[in-house]
Amino acid sequence: MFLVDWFYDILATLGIWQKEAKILFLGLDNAGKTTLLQMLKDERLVQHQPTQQPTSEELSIGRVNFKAFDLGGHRIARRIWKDYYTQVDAVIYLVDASDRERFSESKMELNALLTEETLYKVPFLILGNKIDLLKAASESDLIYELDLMNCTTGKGRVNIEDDSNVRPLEVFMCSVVRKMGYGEGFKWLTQYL
Ligand SMILES: Nc1nc2c(ncn2[C@@H]2O[C@H](COP(=O)(O)OP(=O)(O)OP(=O)(O)O)[C@@H](O)[C@H]2O)c(=O)[nH]1
Ligand SMILES: [Mg+2]
Repeated sequence: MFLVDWFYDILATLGIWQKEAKILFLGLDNAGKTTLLQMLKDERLVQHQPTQQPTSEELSIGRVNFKAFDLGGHRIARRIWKDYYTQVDAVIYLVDASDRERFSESKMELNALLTEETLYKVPFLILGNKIDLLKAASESDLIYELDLMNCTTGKGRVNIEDDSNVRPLEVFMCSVVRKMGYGEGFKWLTQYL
């Protein structure tokens, strides 16, 4: 396995084994989408205004070139999420794990995405962000609150048959400001891209 990874890494470096992926960053306002995207882009922690206009960034992680769309999460901004659903390779859905009052609102939006026909079978990486805050929910709490007990597909290398109806979905807890947790999430996600 190590040799195989090493081989692909070399090919990726040479630009031979690259994949293009369109990724949507979704989640309620204040979840941390823009902060994460900027962190991935240039390792910088920047304080952002709430996103009003959709923006996109190109970044590459390993052998995958991402075109990431950062869509605002406030109520009015959510109305245009659907304009971006075609040919999506993955959705990264952020939840502020410290904001328990909004879990049900977040669950509702997530559920709408999961039942959206155009996103059928699209892998979902769900990030429970802000675990640096004391009041942050635990992973199992969050899975329960978002009603995902029967949806997660496992964190290891999971083989999902092409013809199966299973959608890869996992929850990873993270803290963007502490630069922790999301790396594992991305690693998990890239196996499905
Ligand atoms: N404590 C803590 N705060 C965070 C973390 N990640 C983001 N934040 C803060 O959360 C707030 C919202 O972050 P944004 O990245 O602007 O949120 P967003 O999801 O882009 O919000 P919209 O653009 O309104 O949809 C900011 O004040 C961030 O600094 C984290 O890991 N821990
Ligand atoms: Mg934003």
